[in-house]
Amino acid sequence: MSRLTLEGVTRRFGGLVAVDDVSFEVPTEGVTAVIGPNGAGKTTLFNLISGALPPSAGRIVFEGQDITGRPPAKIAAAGLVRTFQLVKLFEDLSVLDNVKVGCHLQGKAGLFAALLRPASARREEATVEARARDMLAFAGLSAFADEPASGLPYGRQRMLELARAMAAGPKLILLDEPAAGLNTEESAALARIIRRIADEGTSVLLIEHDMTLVMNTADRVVVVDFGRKIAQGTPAQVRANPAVIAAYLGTGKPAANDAATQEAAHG
Ligand SMILES: Nc1ncnc2c1ncn2[C@@H]1O[C@H](COP(=O)(O)OP(=O)(O)OP(=O)(O)O)[C@@H](O)[C@H]1O
Repeated sequence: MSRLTLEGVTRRFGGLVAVDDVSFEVPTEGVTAVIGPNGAGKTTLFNLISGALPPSAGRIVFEGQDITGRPPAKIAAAGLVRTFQLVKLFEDLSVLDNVKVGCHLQGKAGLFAALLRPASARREEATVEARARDMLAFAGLSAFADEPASGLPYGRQRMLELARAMAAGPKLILLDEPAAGLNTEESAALARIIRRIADEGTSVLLIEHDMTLVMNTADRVVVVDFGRKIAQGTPAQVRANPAVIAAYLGTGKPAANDAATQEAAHG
């Protein structure tokens, strides 16, 4: 079954076609990766899906509903959340409070209810606290719950961003280069967390330059180049696809094996 469907999605910036007639489906199960050389249009694609930018043409359907051009908050409330290429945390808040902010995305009690503190809002607060602590445990951050987010080392800040996004209980999570800046060990831990997120029923769509992570986590891969989709399939299929190899060769680097593909993807 399809969680997300893109039909002929296009985005122009003046004369530049950053995303050009792209169609693909993100199935409910598993991890889907979007790869492509620098400037291929991956981040623009995420901006279109999450509502940060309206498409110039095409349709985006999430859970059977047309979400094309809807505001980002509405799309997030429907269960489609994203993380960013650069970490965006509330630095002055504690690690736990950062995750609670994510939980409130799915909370029912509005501002007035929370201010008046009727029983339902208090119950919700307790649920939020419990869920936030669960998410911290999930991301291996329980020991840092009361520390300011700004005090965490970079790798843990990325995990915190992931925990916060998951706290909203999303049906689909968009991860923009989650392994950027992580060392090998952190990257391996991230791969395990991504697999677990998918196994627990949240569909994952990720942009990633780290080919080891893509090969280890993705069930299917969509390849874009100059805004167009040039291939899709299993990681092994796309790696052997001549159009994909040519796209990476076009950046002046070889793509004949794992290490070389990773090199090329870094462009
Ligand atoms: N707001 C904008 N205005 C004008 N051009 C833009 C804008 N955003 C992106 N572009 C252009 O669209 C193209 C695709 O950019 P995009 O950032 O989506 O690529 P990418 O695949 O995410 O690249 P990278 O891997 O380097 O992050 C690039 O040529 C970029 O310069």
